[in-house]
Amino acid sequence: MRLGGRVQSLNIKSADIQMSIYESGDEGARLLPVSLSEWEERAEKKLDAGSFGYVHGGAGAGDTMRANIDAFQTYRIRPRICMDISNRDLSVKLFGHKFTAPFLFAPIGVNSIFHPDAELAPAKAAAKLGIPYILSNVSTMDLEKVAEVMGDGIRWFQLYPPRNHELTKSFLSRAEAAGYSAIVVTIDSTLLGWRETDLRNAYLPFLSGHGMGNYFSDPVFCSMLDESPEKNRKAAVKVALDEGNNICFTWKDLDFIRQQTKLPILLKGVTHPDDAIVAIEHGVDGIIVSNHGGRQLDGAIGTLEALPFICEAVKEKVPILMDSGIRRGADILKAMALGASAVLIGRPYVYALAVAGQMGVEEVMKHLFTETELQMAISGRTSIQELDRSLVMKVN
Ligand SMILES: Cc1cc2nc3c(=O)[nH]c(=O)nc-3n(C[C@H](O)[C@H](O)[C@H](O)COP(=O)(O)O)c2cc1C
Ligand SMILES: CCCCCCC(=O)C(=O)O
Repeated sequence: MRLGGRVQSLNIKSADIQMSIYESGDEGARLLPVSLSEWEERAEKKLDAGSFGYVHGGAGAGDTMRANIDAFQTYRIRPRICMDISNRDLSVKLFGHKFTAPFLFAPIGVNSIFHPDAELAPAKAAAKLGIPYILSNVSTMDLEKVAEVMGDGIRWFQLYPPRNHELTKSFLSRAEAAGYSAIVVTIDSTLLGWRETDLRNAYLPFLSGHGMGNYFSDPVFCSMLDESPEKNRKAAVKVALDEGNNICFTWKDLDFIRQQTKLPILLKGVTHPDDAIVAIEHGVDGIIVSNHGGRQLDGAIGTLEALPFICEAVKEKVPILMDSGIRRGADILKAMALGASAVLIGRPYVYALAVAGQMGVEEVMKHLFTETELQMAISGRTSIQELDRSLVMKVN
């Protein structure tokens, strides 16, 4: 099996990727999936019910999770023809860094329930491909270890803001020291949504110690415990869950975070235009339109439905990123056309991680890159800057 043999990192060429897949037929049928649904099926076979249910599930009846996907069907692309599409560029620049493509790895915690390499696998894939990696605060691997394997790969740190401000300061200064170049503050999950699959499976990964790397390696966190995490893991997990996500969080706490770091701050979990405006007044440098992949507030608006209203309110004052439901190149084009500066990829890379570790993650991201580049070109555009509102039409 040959996989992306001629593909150079940071110099991905869609034609090379397509050809490497066609040529892999020399050795019989391809062993790795091409389509996302097949990665998902294989992940389901490989993982135990609890771990698969954790990534696959949403909140409540799953209405918002479906709305995220369905929203992409309410827009259609209107291609232009007879354009010279020989030179194509999918790169974007954000906060002073150039990315290979207009997407990033969404922060996904507790990766050790999917693969023993946990966050190290997607982090290495990200660095290799020139795609930024957003490390979750509830990662199994601590943030310094992830930084080490990424070399100079672009990395951002996602913070669930702790109740204790000293702990917040400690996470932020560790992230700065380890070369993370932006902070993502996630604000839609101060309480865990009603996740019926996980409730049925009686499954919460943190209880068995997954996702505690950043907490257990933090000196301020350890000073809050009666005993070290090694001595009493159960007690340490309980403190991390109690302290780890500030249910009393208000804009004042965001001001506190703003004062602690000079790094760009992006607020993740915004779906209301009024919140986007207030967030900018409180000094954020970017907005991430997200409903957490439909895992939190069931019945909430799909993010592609929310995006145009937020862009209209923000008036290009700061970049707007979005996630939830991005599965294909067409989805990425539609989000960019409606005003996103970049999108975050969530579940798709987790399924590939579960099936084939770092190699799987690279495959999925390269396929997404290729599909996006081809789609952009076939719709008569050659760069991300050309993806404006005229590219799409609302159809229902
Ligand atoms: C298993 C899992 C774990 C997640 N962990 C985090 C996290 O630690 N921090 C965070 O901000 N978002 C987290 N998210 C939400 C993602 O960052 C992202 O918003 C969501 O996956 C996008 O939806 P999609 O997967 O349907 O594309 C998680 C999502 C999943 C599926
Ligand atoms: C108390 C918040 C924990 C969030 C856990 C990770 C996550 O974001 C998710 O499962 O979704």
